[in-house]
Amino acid sequence: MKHMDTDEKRLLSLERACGDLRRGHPVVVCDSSGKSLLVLPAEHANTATLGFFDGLASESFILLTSNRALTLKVASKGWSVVRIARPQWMQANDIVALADPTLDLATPMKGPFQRLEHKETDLDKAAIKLAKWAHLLPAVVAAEIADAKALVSKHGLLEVFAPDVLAADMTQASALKEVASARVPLAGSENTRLVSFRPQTGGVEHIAIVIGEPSRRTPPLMRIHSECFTGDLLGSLKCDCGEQLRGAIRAIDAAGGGVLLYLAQEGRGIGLISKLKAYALQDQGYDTVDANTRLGFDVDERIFAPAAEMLKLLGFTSVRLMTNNPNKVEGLERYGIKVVERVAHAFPPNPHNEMYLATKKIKTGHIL
Ligand SMILES: Nc1nc2c(ncn2[C@@H]2O[C@H](COP(=O)(O)OP(=O)(O)OP(=O)(O)O)[C@@H](O)[C@H]2O)c(=O)[nH]1
Ligand SMILES: [Zn+2]
Repeated sequence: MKHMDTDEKRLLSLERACGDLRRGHPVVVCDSSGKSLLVLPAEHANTATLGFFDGLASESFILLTSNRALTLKVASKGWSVVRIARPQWMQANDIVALADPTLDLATPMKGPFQRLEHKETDLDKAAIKLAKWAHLLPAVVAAEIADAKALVSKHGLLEVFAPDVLAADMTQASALKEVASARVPLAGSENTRLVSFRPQTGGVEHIAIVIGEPSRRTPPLMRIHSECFTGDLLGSLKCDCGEQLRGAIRAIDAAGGGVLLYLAQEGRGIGLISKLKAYALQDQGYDTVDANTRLGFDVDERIFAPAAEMLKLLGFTSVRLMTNNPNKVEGLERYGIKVVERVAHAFPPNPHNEMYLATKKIKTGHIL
């Protein structure tokens, strides 16, 4: 087998574990003290998956984020992750509904839910992080298990190390490598090169669009754009992404060159399916911020370490950043890229995205 360094092995085990979780198969999260949790995504709870899970472990409970707990009127005691009891009455569909607020109307919440007295641990946090990494809702059925090694080998389960899960974003960003690049003329700029980046073990790939031949000696005009399937590709009017994407390409071209990073961070990092769930909540009247937190996510799950890494790999250390979001400026600077100027990048609202843009201005500090 090809030599793998430690980071590669760690990413490999995480990517594999995400694959199992996405199929509704439990995985084991362990820590250095020998403690382990068996974990199953709550949104995959059904008679078969729970039957298998309960055959392996007793005394299970549900792990929720403090945001989801708050929505369900469970005090979180300031912890980011809380444990909820799994009483007899709680069937598979109740567990799915615990994770998924889009089902609230169809499955009225039973409750009240009992929080178990338990200080959050890295195991709990890693279990939730793993669900997020797998682009699932951040809620899991979990059980402490005594002899993880035996369980893992007997049932062919995948085991991941909690500190690796918690460090995964950074490990993944620093493992990015340029893998392919080609000239792709775009409607807004014909002298354009697409450069793709991939973490060495696979995992999410990001694209840099290098427009013209930007100098490495002066900070280029630059845009960080997070993927938005609905806005970028379908022309959805619910957001401003499509206009921002095409507008940035045109503006960078007009400025004589620069870079647009197209990051695989759909839905501010929650994934397309969860973003559609957030949209379903917005159909019920919640705004973009409350929809995320009702689902259990943070308002913004992105980090900009991959963006900083790609810029460094391309030879840039300082930029003029096109954004209305001060968190992006801070997010890039935290990982070593100097932002010498913030360039506003706003478009007039339409009747469908007016509320969305107003929410960004009022609640998430966008300068609009
Ligand atoms: N979760 C969620 N994501 C959304 C929603 N609307 C748009 N998005 C996502 O938000 C991201 C848009 O991000 P950007 O345009 O890069 O960033 P921004 O934070 O708005 O900041 P700017 O640089 O000023 O545009 C994309 O990943 C979209 O898919 C929503 O209602 N909920
Ligand atoms: Zn969008």
